[in-house]
Amino acid sequence: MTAEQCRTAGGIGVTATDIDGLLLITPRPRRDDRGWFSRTYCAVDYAALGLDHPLVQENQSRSRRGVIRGLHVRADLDEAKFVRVVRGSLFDVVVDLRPRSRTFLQVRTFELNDEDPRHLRVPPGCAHGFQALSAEVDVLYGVDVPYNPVKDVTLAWNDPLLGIRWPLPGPILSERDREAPSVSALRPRFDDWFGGYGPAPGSS
Ligand SMILES: Cc1cn([C@H]2C[C@H](O)[C@@H](COP(=O)(O)OP(=O)(O)O[C@H]3O[C@@H](C)C(=O)[C@@H](O)[C@H]3O)O2)c(=O)[nH]c1=O
Repeated sequence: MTAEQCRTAGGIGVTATDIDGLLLITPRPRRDDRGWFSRTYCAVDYAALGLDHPLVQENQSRSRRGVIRGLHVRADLDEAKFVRVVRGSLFDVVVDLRPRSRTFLQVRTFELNDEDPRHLRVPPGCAHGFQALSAEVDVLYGVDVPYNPVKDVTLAWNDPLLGIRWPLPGPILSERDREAPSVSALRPRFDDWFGGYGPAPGSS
């Protein structure tokens, strides 16, 4: 990952990646003899950083070692997701599905854990998934639109086209994720879902 830009507001740092809208968010904890204190979300700081999406829902999942969740994406350009690990460690994956993005179908991976307080902002039009590396992992993720099961799409975690090198063998999966379609099977829908991203075809 190439860090292209870093900015800060309040106690929060944001580093852009080479996938447009995919951000690494680094809270700066205030440490003292008791331990530390950190804002995990602040509407004012986020707005100052250009992240003016109010969170409308926060979710928590617990996964045991080896579990893979994903790859999931909302079938429109409405949802950004803020992901952080509050217990344990995981291997996190983001795939750009926006046909007009210069990083279309590229994969980026991160290790997130409860020691290093990095959060990820996953932009609309990018699929997200992870594999639990520790005995148990608790993930919190906030979204800026309400959940809509009709729009909740899953893509095959093991699609050779993506070539994701998941760290642990024999993953534990939900039935939905086990039966997820390939990228090629869903590709005809991407223009409808994510075609609104980026410059119009033919424009310079
Ligand atoms: C996401 C969600 C799920 N559910 C329900 C649906 C289902 O019965 C149960 C578990 O949902 P899932 O199996 O989809 O959970 P999970 O596989 O953990 O889904 C999550 O995966 C990670 C990778 C993401 O990025 C998230 O956006 C989300 O898609 O909870 C809700 O009621 N509200 C919600 O907001």
